[in-house]
Amino acid sequence: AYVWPSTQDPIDDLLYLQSGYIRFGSLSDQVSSCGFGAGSPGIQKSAEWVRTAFHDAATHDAAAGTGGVDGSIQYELERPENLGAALNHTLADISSSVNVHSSAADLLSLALVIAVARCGDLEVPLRLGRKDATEAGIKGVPEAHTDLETTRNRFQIAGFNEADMITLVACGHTLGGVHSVDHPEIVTGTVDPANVARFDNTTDKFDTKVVTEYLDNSSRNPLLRNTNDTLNSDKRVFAADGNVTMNKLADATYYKAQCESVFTRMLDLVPSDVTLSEPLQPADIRPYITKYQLSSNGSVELAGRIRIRTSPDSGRVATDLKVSLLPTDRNGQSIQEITTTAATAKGGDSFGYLKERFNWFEFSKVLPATTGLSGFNIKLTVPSSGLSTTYDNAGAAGGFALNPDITFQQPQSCVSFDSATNKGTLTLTTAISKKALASGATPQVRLVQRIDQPRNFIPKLEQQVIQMTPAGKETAEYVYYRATGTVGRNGLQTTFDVEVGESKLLFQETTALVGTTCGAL
Ligand code: HEM
Repeated sequence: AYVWPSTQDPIDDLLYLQSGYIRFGSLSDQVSSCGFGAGSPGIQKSAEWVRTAFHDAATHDAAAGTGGVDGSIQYELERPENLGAALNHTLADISSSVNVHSSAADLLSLALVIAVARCGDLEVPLRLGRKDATEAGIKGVPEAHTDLETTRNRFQIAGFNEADMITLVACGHTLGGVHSVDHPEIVTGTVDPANVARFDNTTDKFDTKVVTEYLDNSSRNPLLRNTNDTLNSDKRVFAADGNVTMNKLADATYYKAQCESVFTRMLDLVPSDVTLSEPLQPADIRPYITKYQLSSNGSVELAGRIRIRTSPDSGRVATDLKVSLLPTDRNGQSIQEITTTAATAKGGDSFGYLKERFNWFEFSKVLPATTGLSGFNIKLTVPSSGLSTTYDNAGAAGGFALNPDITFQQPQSCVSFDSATNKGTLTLTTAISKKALASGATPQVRLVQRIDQPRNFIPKLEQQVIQMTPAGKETAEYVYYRATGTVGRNGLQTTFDVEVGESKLLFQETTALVGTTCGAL
């Protein structure tokens, strides 16, 4: 069961909150339609994302336990087998979502899942936990001129038999096509970004046309129709078993199920030191804390929203639901219930992958600092039946636990950018309880530096520990501490942890600080 907070939260947001009131559309907006190409001629983002995942996966060695979906593609772009802007585009598309919990490899997998859901309602379970390679892997992605034996062998090493190989190519080549700018030897006509030879006649639909047009000989697929047979890789692959597999794939229901299956297996090709999670499921009940800080008069402010899954199979009806927080003080004693209000802006709900639906219940509360907060449970009541259920974060210690000893003081924190030096300055302010300081530990910030890599959109993530110093203000319970860090332009939006000995405030984001000035303490 889901336990909050989870390292999977950022990817859950990208997958399940694609539209509606609270949305994380930075990835899914880029395939707002299956044919979308960001206004660039000849570009189809959904196709690029599918192709990129394949090119990362294709060099897996099942026996050796190496390669696969490990993000090594970012170091392999110069190879002829990875020709074309698609791979670099995809890395740029996922770049801003890379963080300590979301590897490029997981995000490449997510991109494929979002793309094929958008283009053909495919359901590809997304397991997470991939690690990013730090250097290039082996070569071997098949090219148009690669002979059948070598291609079959490459798929075999990755763990796919001949039927799997045919299926993977038939599922991959239903979107997009071959670009004349990269392959003038394959595409007839002018060499122009807009001149793309499509694999089938429904290029922006994930459907069987690539198969049926091949079987009935109406196909214009450039990897079947080339006058130079050496370049007809699809022709060789599709006919490899005398069309047995292709004949089966002509059935739309079978095709969809097979594509879901081979894509799932393709994304699960990972090096042997990676253990993938169970397939991601949307959290049923999940809090989002938007404010947890000391106010200028020393009291504790808590605000946020509770996300409740209200998809039809949840059995919940958003209009027949009351949600409240049952908080505990810093000593673990229950304190007064915090009520929430159902959000109504933009319908008050959000939607995402597999048409999952969520409703939002918002709260804002000021508590005396002497009471503090160590966490809460969440109570759902159905007014029409009077029944209520309390959720305790799957039994985790403290329920939905908050740290009563460390708050991130967002209003007194800021990020500025100096274009002369091309550097950003991050000023992070926190309030640390005197109780935690009594341990003698020096408060420190563990800041994630997003370091630009040459000719690579994916930043390298490095952690830097910065000692915090007293900021010059204290209240009866807390002392304000401050840290200053220098980051590149790419690091303005990053994450950090605050640590006071064993006490930690994890995975805080700086995104909201960009372009702000630090308020007075
Ligand atoms: C024998 C194996 C394969 C060969 C030789 C091959 C070859 C090619 C070639 C030459 C292109 C044109 C690239 C360009 O001009 O931009 C292409 C595009 C593409 N391939 Fe493959 N491919 C193979 C397998 C696969 C597989 C297994 C998948 C997915 C699972 C896949 C997905 C795609 C997609 C989606 C495109 C279109 C990209 C776009 O429109 O930007 N390919 N492939």
